[in-house]
Amino acid sequence: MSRKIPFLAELLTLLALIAVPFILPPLGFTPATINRIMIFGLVGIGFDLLFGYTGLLSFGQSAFFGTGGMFAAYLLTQTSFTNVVLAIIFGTIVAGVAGYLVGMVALRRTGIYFAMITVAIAEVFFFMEFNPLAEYTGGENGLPGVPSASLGLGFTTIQFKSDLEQYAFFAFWFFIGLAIALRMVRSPFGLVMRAIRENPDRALALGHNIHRYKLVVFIVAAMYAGFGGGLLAVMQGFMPPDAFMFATSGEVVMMTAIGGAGTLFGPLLGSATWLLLSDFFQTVLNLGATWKLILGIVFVLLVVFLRRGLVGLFVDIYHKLVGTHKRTSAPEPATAMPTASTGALRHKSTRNQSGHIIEVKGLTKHYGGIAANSDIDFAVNYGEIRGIIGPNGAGKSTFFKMLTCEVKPTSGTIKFDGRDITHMGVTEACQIGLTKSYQINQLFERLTVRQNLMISALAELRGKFKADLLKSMDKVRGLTAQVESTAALVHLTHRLDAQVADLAYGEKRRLEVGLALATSPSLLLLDEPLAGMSAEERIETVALLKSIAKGRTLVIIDHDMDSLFELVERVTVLQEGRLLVEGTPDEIKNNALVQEAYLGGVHGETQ
Ligand SMILES: Nc1ncnc2c1ncn2[C@@H]1O[C@H](COP(=O)(O)OP(=O)(O)OP(=O)(O)O)[C@@H](O)[C@H]1O
Repeated sequence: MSRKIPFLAELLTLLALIAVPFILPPLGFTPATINRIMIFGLVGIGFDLLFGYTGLLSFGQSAFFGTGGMFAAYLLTQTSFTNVVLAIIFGTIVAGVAGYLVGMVALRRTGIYFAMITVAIAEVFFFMEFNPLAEYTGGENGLPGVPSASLGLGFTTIQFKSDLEQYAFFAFWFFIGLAIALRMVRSPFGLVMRAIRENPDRALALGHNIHRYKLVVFIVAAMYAGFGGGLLAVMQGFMPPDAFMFATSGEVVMMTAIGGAGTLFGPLLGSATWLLLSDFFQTVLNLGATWKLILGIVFVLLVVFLRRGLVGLFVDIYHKLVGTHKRTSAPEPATAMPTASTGALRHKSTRNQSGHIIEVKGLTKHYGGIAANSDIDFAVNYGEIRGIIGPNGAGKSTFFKMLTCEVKPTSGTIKFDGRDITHMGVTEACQIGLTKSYQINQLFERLTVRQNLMISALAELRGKFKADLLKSMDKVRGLTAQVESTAALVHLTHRLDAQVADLAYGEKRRLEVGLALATSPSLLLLDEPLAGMSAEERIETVALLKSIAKGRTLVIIDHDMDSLFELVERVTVLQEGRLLVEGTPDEIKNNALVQEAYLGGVHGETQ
């Protein structure tokens, strides 16, 4: 891996911001447009953290933009408060509080329902500003008379009045906002944000309390919008009521889409393109009302043909020029797998060391009229390797889902390491040392193998939630060791920097097991770890499972009986949701009931 220059992005941004007043005006940008680009670029950074990094599409940014701006403008025009920067900061805090309250409601739902709630909330704020709160907000007149910013240095006061001074003020705050956001996306918190975007259910199952992460990002995005609102009031000397309009939210979404979501620089490029084009169509081409139509068509074309936005386009051009590819796609070496080293790979300590690590009584799950599991009694000892078999539809996966607390049982109890976990959530279960690898891979596809393993390890090392938004990843103690020893164990050391989407199927299956392992479980459930593998991959994976099993308790579901019987000490057979029989592999192979179940079932694989 090539060594990266620290703070390169910040340095280049600083240079670009210094160059802007010399480059953009000759290209037709007015001072007001340049300042608006800075403001929308900043609001867009907050939105990008929410949408581009965390996958939450919100149309509610206008509510916070208006709230922050209106609060600052109110302080500066209706009270004796005169400190402009402090007023903007107070507006930002109020926007953050509004973000907290809205987030508590909106984040109860996901996807399109979340987006629709934010639309409704933007409309509610717009109505509030115009009607019940008109006395404070000026209603349709807004709040005029907002002073320009100044900086008191004791012996003198700098006024930000001229075009260049105003630009310096806005560019400074844009830079601060960008530097904070860059730090945030490089932090452990930032990696969990991407995990939520890629696969929220897996992030939850790996032990992250994703609701709290989402809420914090929602508040941060609201604060960026609120700060931008305050800057707008200062720039215009007036807080316009239309800041609250839904169109403002729409513009932020469109600017980010044009520039490229998940890049932080995209919103700035997008706002520059959007604002320049709208100026150009209105003032240079004098298109009248048609400018919106033309701009709409340009937007559609840009989004359709530049799927990763302008930033994506520039990155592609850069890679073409220097002859590199963004993705690493090194082929898997045919031989010489690195030797698995379990040295640094820990597992959570248990309260007890002997007896049953897991004990299930009367476990039942009904889906409507279907009894997926009925009255199952089951127990596994500490350090045991147990196999579970059964024909298709026997209820094996449902049983695992209940054991890991992913699905609530209809009745029955589950005890893990001496405590009742029947009503526990999947996140908490993982945090106390119980997790599973999935039958169908549940990976973070657009991230690298290293990032995938880090996401897992972070849940173990930091707990289910930590607001370490500005912490450097290097400061998380034990992270590198945990990631590297897991990668060695699942034979993926040579693929650590490959994107998961580029992995071969067998590699993905091993990473699936690696994700579960990196949480350091004391009881690991493996749901069909050999599914879909070639004969060669199976041999390799069985060897891998043997090395994982040392010092750990495993329960493995698989249809490949030969491999499974080679691995496990005892086997539990399920049929039609019920426990059919339990015994050693030899007893199970020769059991007439089992043979009948399989001959009557789909596989007939016991021979
Ligand atoms: N979410 C669900 N909603 C309704 N029915 C379900 C649901 N999940 C499982 N079932 C039903 O419960 C029964 C058991 O399914 P389950 O997936 O647990 O079986 P399995 O033994 O894991 O099967 P396979 O070996 O094919 O993976 C099936 O009849 C299935 O259709």
